[in-house]
Amino acid sequence: MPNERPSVVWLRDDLRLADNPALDAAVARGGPVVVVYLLDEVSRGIRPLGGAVKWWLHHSLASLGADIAARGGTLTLRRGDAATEIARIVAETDAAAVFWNRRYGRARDIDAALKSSLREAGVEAQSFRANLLFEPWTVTTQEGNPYRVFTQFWKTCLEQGVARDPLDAPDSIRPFDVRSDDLGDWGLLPTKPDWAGGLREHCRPGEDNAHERLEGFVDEVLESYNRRDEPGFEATSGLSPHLRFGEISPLQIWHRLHGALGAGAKANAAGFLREVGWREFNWNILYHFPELHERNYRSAFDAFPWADTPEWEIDAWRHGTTGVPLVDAGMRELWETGTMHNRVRMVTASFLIKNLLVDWRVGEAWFWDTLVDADEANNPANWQWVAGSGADAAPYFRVFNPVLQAQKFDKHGRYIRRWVPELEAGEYPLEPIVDLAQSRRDALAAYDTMKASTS
Ligand SMILES: Cc1cc2nc3c(=O)[nH]c(=O)nc-3n(C[C@H](O)[C@H](O)[C@H](O)COP(=O)(O)OP(=O)(O)OC[C@H]3O[C@@H](n4cnc5c(N)ncnc54)[C@H](O)[C@@H]3O)c2cc1C
Repeated sequence: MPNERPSVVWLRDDLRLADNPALDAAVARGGPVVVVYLLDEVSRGIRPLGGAVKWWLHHSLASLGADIAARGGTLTLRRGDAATEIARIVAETDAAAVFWNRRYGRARDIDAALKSSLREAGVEAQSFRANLLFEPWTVTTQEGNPYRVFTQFWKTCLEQGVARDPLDAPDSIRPFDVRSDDLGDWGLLPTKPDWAGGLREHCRPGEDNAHERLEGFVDEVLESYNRRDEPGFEATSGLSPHLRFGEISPLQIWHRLHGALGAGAKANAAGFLREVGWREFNWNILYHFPELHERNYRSAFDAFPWADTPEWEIDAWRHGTTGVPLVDAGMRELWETGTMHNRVRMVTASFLIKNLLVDWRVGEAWFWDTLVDADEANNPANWQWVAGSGADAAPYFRVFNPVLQAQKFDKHGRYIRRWVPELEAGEYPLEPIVDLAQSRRDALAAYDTMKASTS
């Protein structure tokens, strides 16, 4: 019998069966397939997962396990450092091949080392492009350097075009009997206290739900995407956590957006794909600058004179009690639902960084722990964008005024009323924790100090 030695598919942030090149290669090779998810919190270069993301991961794995079982296979769960565990699984199963889809942050060093050691041991090891539309090393300036400006980056991407069609999910997966952890034993769900009630209400992890969301978005919401800046109006896709976990691929989204669309949706398709392009841009930045969540992309900001802001003010920001309605609304939405509207993410981040003069890394860490879409590239890149220290960032002196932002983007107060209901009852503080005008002046003065010290 040919190919009876199994193949291992090592899943990471690609928790899907369709358009999964690594899985496709394993099934095409013939023979049994060991589909593995490895919870690696210990290897060098791995950033420990935040709480909200762990919650999503648990449910996404449960859903994927059921989908694999429906095709005759099993999902094997293991925990530990990747190099040791993958080598152990290969030895236990006498696997002839290991396939995975590429990662682009620091963890790619782990993958490169493993690929070499597997090959040296005579095991086939292959990696694939699955989670980005464009491999970071293929989109460069004419001089071969990474782009620092999004518009030029995205123009080059669009000129390259997207090469292949999405792959179908395999009809069946031949199982292989190998020891697996029990998902419940991993403790990914919060218990004491169980703070995940809001997530259970608002989030629907899993591949099928990702596609349902895409279809619902394309059919009913995309035609209003030009109103994507209004937080009180449903105009965006809500696909970010699905993309974060690879429950849907950007290629599937790309192809759906190039398929049959109504006239209103068609008018907004390029604008929507441009946002998906920002995701590509941020991963491209991370690929070239893997310390993105730790270091300023623009080193001039290393000299920024952050204030010694009292902890209670930062806590007021975290818990939505700053006395600034739009900021409080956003931070409460985040705590309750694990997500926050993009415009409000910018406003709340600007408030922390500029009005409270707190280092962007403090806010990035809070979002990392509380967002269900918290992502190694998008989170730090966007925080650095707001801070002014990132690639193609908003200039530091652009301080979002949360009062004017609310007047412009939440004109009828729908969003604020939803998350700050006590405002109408007159039980909301009259004074914000900082004076917005004075703190803006202080922020600009701090920026001038940084410039003077680096010029
Ligand atoms: C301070 C801050 C932190 C952020 N942290 C994250 C994060 O951890 N993970 C994350 O996915 N996004 C992050 N974003 C970007 C953006 O807010 C979310 O991607 C967006 O709100 C998700 O909602 P959606 O899926 O409905 O977006 P849509 O408008 O429907 O956009 C479609 C997809 O495009 C991508 N996208 C949209 N806007 C951006 C953007 N500004 N940067 C990069 N990709 C984008 C996302 O993958 C999104 O799902 C952050 C933004 C800010 C300002």
